[in-house]
Amino acid sequence: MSTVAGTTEADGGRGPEGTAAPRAREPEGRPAGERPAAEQPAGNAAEEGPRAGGGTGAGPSPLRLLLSRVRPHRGVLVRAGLLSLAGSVAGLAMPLTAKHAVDAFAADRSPAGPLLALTALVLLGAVLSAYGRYLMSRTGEGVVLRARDQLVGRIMRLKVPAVDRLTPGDLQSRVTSDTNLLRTVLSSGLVESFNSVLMLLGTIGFMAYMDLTLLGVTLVVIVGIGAVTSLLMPRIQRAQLRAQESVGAMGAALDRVLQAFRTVKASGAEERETAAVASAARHAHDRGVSVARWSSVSDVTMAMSIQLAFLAVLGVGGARVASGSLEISSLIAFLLYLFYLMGPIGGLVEGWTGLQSGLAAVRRIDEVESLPGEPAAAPGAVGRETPATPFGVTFRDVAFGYGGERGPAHQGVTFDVPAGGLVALVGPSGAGKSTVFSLLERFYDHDSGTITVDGRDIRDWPLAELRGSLAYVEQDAPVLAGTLRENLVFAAPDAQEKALAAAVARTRLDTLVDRLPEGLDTAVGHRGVTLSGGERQRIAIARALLRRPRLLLLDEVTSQLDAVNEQALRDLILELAEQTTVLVIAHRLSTVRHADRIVVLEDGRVRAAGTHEELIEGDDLYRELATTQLAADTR
Ligand SMILES: Nc1ncnc2c1ncn2[C@@H]1O[C@H](COP(=O)(O)OP(=O)(O)OP(=O)(O)O)[C@@H](O)[C@H]1O
Repeated sequence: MSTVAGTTEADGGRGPEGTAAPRAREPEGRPAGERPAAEQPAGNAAEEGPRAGGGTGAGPSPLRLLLSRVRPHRGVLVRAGLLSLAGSVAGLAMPLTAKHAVDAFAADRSPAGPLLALTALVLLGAVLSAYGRYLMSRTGEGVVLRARDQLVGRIMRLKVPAVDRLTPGDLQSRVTSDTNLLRTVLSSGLVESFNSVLMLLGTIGFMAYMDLTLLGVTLVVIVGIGAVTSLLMPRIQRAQLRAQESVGAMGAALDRVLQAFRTVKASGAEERETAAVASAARHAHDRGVSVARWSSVSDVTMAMSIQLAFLAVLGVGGARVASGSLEISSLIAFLLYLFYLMGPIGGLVEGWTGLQSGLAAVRRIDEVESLPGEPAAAPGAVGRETPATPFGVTFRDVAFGYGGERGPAHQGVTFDVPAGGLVALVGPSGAGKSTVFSLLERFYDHDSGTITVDGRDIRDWPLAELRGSLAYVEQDAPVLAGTLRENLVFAAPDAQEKALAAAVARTRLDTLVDRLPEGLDTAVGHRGVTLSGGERQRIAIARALLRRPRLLLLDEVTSQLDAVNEQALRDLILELAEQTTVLVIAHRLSTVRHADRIVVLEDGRVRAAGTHEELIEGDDLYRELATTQLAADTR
């Protein structure tokens, strides 16, 4: 037996400091276990660290990020803006036409000419405007689609620790509602604002043509009130961001319940959880009300500024008409233009609000996009017809911690897995067994020590190639929504029908396939047939087999199987170990007693390694685990 005494001694010297201290020096905000791209060794050059210039911190401003999303569409947006502007311009001529009509009536002439010309202008404007709006909406849809594609692609490539920090509900709200807001910012934020500015200038031009004094009075009132209103803008901006954040938090609260729906019911916790989601909803409501409060104040103030300007113009203009220095028709036209100002000013306020919600959305989208990512996903289509040479694995003095309060999960772990054959990891709960698999799949990067796979440092492996050579059956054996066939070929989409049938037979899934109404094409998982834990485990194993891996990682794959299926799977594992390397984690020692080598982990350290007989003889913990289990099995 080879008890790994040296490992324990080495740990003693390093202890928790060996791992915890360097982690404490990690810059704030960087999740544990991640190193910036600059610190990555050459083999990892393809991996992405936090994207330079994320939306948070020192990166480009949200406005620049927003404009960069819109830039590819600027040609069509300008066209759309000009078309809808053309529609509005017809309106600008109306007060002037009204003046000419009044003058014509006063001089006993027919106003038919100007009225007909205006009617034609209005009809043409309506057609152009409708087409402009359609173009704008279509472009908006394109921007949203692109943003969603990009964001979902990014999420798929995020590193596991980055995803650990986000909740699915919050992520969903970023993919669905935040990207949706980009459409609003495009139409009301950019195009409407652009139109409003042009309309504003046009209206002011016509007003200047009518009377400069009255224009001066108007501008003093409106600009004065506008300056006061602008003080509210930062408040609205903050309220908008908080409102969007609280929608994400509400999604996260709901997600928590849905993830553990049966447990919630079985625990009689429906009311408590309903209250928790309701509280998040109330929070979102309060923040929505806060946005509404400040926005309505700013909207009303702008409307009020026009009304006050109207009164001032009426007073000054009336006096000038009385003194004979202004025609009554000019005063009427001026007052009409004054009300026309409402449109572009309202458009600017709306555009500004739309821009703020768009900026908040861009900030939230960019937060996800600037999280550390991996290179492109591993190719799924492995499906080799013949297994390639098996991989050996070594762990040398490996230290790793997930971060947080809990301390290191591995403290100087050292063991060997020879190429080909069966090696088992055993030990009490929390000893660090599953962490070995997470490090081998490089879901996390170890902090120190060396891991080699097939003789090559794991950090030097191109990630896609490494993962493409492994197959990993998780403890929970999740089944994806889809058909049974889709689930089986998930990791090897090009697998042949013959290989699929063989994997089904080897994992004793054929009885399940016969029982299902549409056989392999029956929908399973969410909204499909509900499967038992044992069936899910066997599906996960068949999926792994189809991949024909060079290293097969099995985490607790027999825990939910009945005695017959467990025996069959044990035989299958031994058979597989003749073709490839199988590393298995099992609490049930019956699964591992025939392993070529068993590694006993405890508190993140390897305490012993050897065959079943050697460990029964020489390791107290293993003997205790074996005896307790034997007693439980015979009870
Ligand atoms: N994603 C994670 N984030 C933070 N801590 C984690 C994470 N996964 C595991 N841990 C912690 O790391 C330690 C080792 O966990 P690991 O899952 O490797 O143990 P294990 O031996 O496989 O346990 P079990 O037999 O119960 O599955 C535990 O203290 C665990 O709580």
